[in-house]
Amino acid sequence: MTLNLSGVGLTHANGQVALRDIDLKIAPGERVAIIGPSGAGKTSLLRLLATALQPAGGRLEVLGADPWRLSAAARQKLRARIGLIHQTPPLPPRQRVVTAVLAGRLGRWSLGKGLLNLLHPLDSAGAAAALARLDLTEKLFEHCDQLSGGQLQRVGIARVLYQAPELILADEPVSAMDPVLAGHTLGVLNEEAARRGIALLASLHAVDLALAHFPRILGVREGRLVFDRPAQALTQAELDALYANEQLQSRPASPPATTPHVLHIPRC
Ligand SMILES: Nc1ncnc2c1ncn2[C@@H]1O[C@H](COP(=O)(O)OP(=O)(O)OP(=O)(O)O)[C@@H](O)[C@H]1O
Repeated sequence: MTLNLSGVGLTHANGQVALRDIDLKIAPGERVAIIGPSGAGKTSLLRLLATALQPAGGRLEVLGADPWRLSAAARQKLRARIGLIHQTPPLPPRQRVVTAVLAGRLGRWSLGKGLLNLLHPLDSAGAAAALARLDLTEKLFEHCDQLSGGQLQRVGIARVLYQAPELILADEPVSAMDPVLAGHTLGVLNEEAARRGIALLASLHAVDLALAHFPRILGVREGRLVFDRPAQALTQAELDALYANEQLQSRPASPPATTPHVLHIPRC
């Protein structure tokens, strides 16, 4: 199993309980979307799986190991096998795109090689090839602060493609992209996971994208896994219940909409 969780909970440092009693198994090659309302716990779950956060209880196995029983050095090695895509990639503004992409392999390089790469990109062709898959080759030598939000997200994804990890975790990876680009980019990520036989987990607010690109869907609400279903089996009632917002519904009615409500897929 790539991921194996049993009764896992997570409490943030301020005492906020973010995840409760999560049972989940994900096999190599599975492609899974995580959906759910704002504050449900999607990012917390991905950070827990990336071993950035420690569970408060339960059993957690990532790529065959319990990360929190490993030494700090071994945990660092485990992290180098996981590709984490952030909604807003934490890239230094003045860093060149080529360097940012090549940093995907920093965890596997010696300190010397990593430093050398900062001074002179060691594999520009490799970085260009990763960017080409996302139609961004022309930005290879630009600085990260010269890019749009959607372009930055694609740099973060190219970095993980270059890393070639054994598991990809993506937190809202296409939130800053237009619908066509978002669809293309999710296609690239899915193709990468399928071709290499690795698991891909992505949180998405756009339920239509989740259903179109991922065979398996996890619904998270108030820190709990409320469903774990094949995309094709999901019902409108399950989606409505996942996104039901009692607080908003109890407010005074909003002015009448000028356009009829035609979208049945919830978006946040
Ligand atoms: N670093 C943190 N410290 C304390 N509480 C946090 C922290 N990060 C998240 N939380 C809380 O944990 C809960 C889950 O948050 P999380 O960010 O995982 O939700 P989410 O489903 O990703 O939301 P969104 O879709 O809005 O990004 C929320 O109640 C949130 O306020």
